[in-house]
Amino acid sequence: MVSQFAIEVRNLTYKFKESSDPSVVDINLQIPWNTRSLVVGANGAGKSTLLKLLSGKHLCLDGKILVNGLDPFSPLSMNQVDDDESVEDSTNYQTTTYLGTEWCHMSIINRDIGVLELLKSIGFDHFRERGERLVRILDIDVRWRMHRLSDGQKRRVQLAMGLLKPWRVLLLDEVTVDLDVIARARLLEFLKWETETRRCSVVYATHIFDGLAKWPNQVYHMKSGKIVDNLDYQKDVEFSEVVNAKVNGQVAFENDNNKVVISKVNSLHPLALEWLKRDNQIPDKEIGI
Ligand SMILES: Nc1ncnc2c1ncn2[C@@H]1O[C@H](COP(=O)(O)OP(=O)(O)OP(=O)(O)O)[C@@H](O)[C@H]1O
Repeated sequence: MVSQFAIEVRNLTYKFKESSDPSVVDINLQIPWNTRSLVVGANGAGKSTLLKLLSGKHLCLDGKILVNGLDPFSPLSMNQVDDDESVEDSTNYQTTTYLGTEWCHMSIINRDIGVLELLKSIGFDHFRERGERLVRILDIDVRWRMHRLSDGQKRRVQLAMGLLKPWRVLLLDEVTVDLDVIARARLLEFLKWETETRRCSVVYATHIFDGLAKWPNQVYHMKSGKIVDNLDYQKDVEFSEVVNAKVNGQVAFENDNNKVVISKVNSLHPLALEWLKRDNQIPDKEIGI
């Protein structure tokens, strides 16, 4: 049976052995299919710990986690076949893809190896159409050699590798820091399109909010391991036309209709986007503007 939610979490608390306090405290979540969730919080707020728990990298002992209807720590979760898939289809999907900070340090990305060879070694031929789309979106030249690339180019190849096999749930733990504004915008637009065209959902923890104004369905604010704010983006959020609008000194504030009004801010992001768009003749629709 297809699970009702992409992710369901009940009363989840997690403490590292070495710590005296839990890093994640009594979290409850119900994340539907075909959605994009943002997780916002200060350094140490618990975002990575939560995403790793969802990916099955830490064992949840206190509370319940279901991803695609199954405990992510269970081996069953790896080889799951849904009712709407044949066994053959299931080899073409993985339940969860987690792309996080440790994943960024994989050693292969610094080796003297060609990009095409690298992509082929992880199934490029099998996922040809998707692979070619990712190569195009991330503006990768498959003739590149990995050890001669810039950090951002390496990251683009790495993202194409990580996203090659389709997933049901994508957990992105800030892996876009070294992408230029166009590569990031195209990637976000691709993920938006994915969640709109097949059964999947994305949870993205980030500190970079440029270009995200039209992206999420849900925004979670974590503080000291807890979810302290949870906004349904469509229902709860409104943008102000006024630059640096403030109420009680706040640039995001609640109005009389209980909506969070977000002030327009001065940002160089549109300028960088426009310049790089022009440099590479990128059509607006590819970057969601
Ligand atoms: N391996 C670990 N062992 C012990 N404590 C840890 C470990 N990893 C994280 N923590 C602690 O858990 C808390 C939450 O850390 P976490 O990495 O989840 O935060 P974060 O919100 O992702 O922060 P950042 O924005 O800096 O990535 C922090 O207090 C941190 O010190």
